[in-house]
Amino acid sequence: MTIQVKSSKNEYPIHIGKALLKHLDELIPSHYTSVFIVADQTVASLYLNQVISGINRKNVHTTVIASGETSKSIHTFYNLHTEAIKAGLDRKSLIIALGGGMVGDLAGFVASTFMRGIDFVQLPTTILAHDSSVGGKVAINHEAGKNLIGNFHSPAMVIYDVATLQSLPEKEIRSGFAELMKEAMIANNGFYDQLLSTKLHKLDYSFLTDFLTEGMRIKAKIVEQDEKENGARKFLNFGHTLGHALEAELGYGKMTHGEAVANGMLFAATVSERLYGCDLRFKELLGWMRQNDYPILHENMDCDSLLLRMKTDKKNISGHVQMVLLKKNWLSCDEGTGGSYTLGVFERIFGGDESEMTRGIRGATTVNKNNYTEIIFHTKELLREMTIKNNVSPEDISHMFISATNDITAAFPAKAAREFPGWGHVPVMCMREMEVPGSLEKCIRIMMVVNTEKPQTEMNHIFHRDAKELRPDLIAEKER
Ligand SMILES: O=C(O)C(=O)C[C@@H](O)[C@H](O)[C@H](O)COP(=O)(O)O
Ligand SMILES: [Zn+2]
Repeated sequence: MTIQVKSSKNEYPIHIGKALLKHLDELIPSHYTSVFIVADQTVASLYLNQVISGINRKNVHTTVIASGETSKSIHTFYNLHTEAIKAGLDRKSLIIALGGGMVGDLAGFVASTFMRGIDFVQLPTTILAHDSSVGGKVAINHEAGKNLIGNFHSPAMVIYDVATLQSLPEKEIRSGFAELMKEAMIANNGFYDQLLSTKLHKLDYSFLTDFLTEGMRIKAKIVEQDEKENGARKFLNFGHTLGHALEAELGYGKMTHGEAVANGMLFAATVSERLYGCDLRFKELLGWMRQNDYPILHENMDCDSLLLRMKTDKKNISGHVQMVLLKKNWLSCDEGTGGSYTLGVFERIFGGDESEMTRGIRGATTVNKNNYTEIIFHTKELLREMTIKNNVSPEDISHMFISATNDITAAFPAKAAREFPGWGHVPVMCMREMEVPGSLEKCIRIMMVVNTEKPQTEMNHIFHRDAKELRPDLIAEKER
């Protein structure tokens, strides 16, 4: 199976199939003056000899680097240049990246800078690398952030021998499937259903090639449309803003790239659902991750420092976090306008579900006359103070009941809530208050039920105007 990808510089094939390493000589053009293979220790011990004999050429040089994300550094990058110079590579030489995403990104970046750029071929050997080997993003990490030093440099070819995927550790399978899941969520087709029903412990390898082909097709289509990430390609960063922050925060290599991205996707999916009211099937995604043993972050995470990391992501503009959210088109969430909202969601997800509960906030006010303007004005005044004093945003409100005494008929007080921006999705219900002889007249009472981690004693109940007489105990308590 071959997929062709058009880039601004070239058109390159992605060959996917079994035992392709044996046919490298037929697949890789013979005009290169020399070949420089970069592999990490783990992959080299498994496949380097096979690749050397598959290429079957004279000027073949090899270099083996330490396994793990820490090799994606300026130090290894420089050493590889030194090795390439010593091996006598020229501008007509070829670099081969044999391995996972780390080797592909690193060797690709060396190829993009060696003598101002030479060809390179990707030989991915992990599931994750189905994603990173396509599209020409090459980079190394800076300690301040992932892939901060990099380039766009399309490969001359991708040769994906799926036989190399048979013995991957579970962590690596999870890592790769997170990126497949990302592509499936972006494509929004039946692929998402298929993946959600896939059990990684019992992975059926006969389906794997089809999954990878589908993932690479989705990716190829996007990068052809937008090679330099000015538009549609941003979709491919779904889950990566928090994902990259997690990788850096925990220390590169502690959590695989895909595992971190999976947590990032959970976060981005829930923010997308809450902001846009779309259904990305967050709960099913979370269930699938739990079932397949993805590490899911919770109370140990320091939300503030993660947010700081997110603020140094290279996609940010003027210090504002740009995070990909899914709706129908990619959208960005600007930290400047959505920061506290976003951080609230973030803490809720990773702060552990158990600590959160719903609590009620009471409020009441009165009107002088049964008149539309007065009802709306005083209800708004009350709602405003209830939300400010309790630091509540509309998305924190589970639901709200508003009662009015029998003498209020000129307007539904709930209308006041609808006039606040962002309150469109807050469920509100108006009702009649019990008629008890001698009770307060022209009174509007509110019960706002909010999701919160605060203890009951910290809820601030608000009583305005004549309604202050309803709960003098609470008012006195706050004044003490
Ligand atoms: O190819 C892309 O575009 C992607 O964003 C794919 C990502 O899965 C991949 O991890 C990529 O290397 C991240 O790029 P970055 O620009 O966010 O560093
Ligand atoms: Zn990625």
